Amino acid sequence: MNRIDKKFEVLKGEGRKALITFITAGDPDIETTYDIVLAIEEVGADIIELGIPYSDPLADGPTIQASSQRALNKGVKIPDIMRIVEKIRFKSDIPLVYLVYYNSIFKYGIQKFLKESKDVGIDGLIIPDLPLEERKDILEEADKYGIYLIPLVAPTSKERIKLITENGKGFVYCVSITGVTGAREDIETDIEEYMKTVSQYTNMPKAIGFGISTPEMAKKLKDFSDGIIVGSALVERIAKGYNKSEMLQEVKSFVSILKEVL
Ligand SMILES: O=P(O)(O)OC[C@@H](O)[C@@H](O)c1c[nH]c2ccccc12
Repeated sequence: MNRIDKKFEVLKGEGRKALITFITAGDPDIETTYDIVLAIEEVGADIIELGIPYSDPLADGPTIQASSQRALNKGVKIPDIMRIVEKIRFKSDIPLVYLVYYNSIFKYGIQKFLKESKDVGIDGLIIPDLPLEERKDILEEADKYGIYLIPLVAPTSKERIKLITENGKGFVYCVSITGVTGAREDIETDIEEYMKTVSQYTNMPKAIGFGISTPEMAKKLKDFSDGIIVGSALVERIAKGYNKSEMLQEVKSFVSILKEVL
């Protein structure tokens, strides 16, 4: 059984919602990514998205763009990330998902990328720019390796939700707004209505992401979903310029207050 399914099953039994956190692999450096993963797992992160740094991250706002750029400036490449995931797996069984732009996979080689991902212990992929039309190729390969392709839907997807989620696995990533990633003070979408629509088309667990920056927001949204995704607000804390142990402390306290409300 895939670690993602197992996680949602356990949480359901406990009557809790998943805390899904995003960090960019290699920001501030690849060894620190290892420390951050273990630190946030310790305080309650349920699933971790590892962003593969990319030079043209069109779905990302300034915070994650800058984070991606810092990792690229460090020279972080896919093999370094694979190596660190392999190292994490000696210590941790937390579900790990790559957030990766299609072009990165394509350039690396679809087959090679999926095989290595499987070998090191990746459970799923979120590919924000994968056109529905090209999904078939990658889906077949991913299935072969038991790696889940996590579908992304947006408030504008409407009846396309059925098509988008059809072969998806793990959970449905419900993008809260039309726009890019980034911490916000408010989400204007009628989330209740939106999530009802998504539920009409799929029985998969549903997680809401984009713009969630505080425990208050997470608390407000959790009743409509099976999980909450937080990226930029966490990346901001990693980037604040503390020394490493202060940064890990800050990140842990933020993740633990998020977890408390879920
Ligand atoms: O940063 P936010 O607004 O908290 O949103 C989550 C997000 O960071 C993460 O899931 C993500 C990072 N880059 C993406 C690109 C597309 C979709 C999702 C993502």
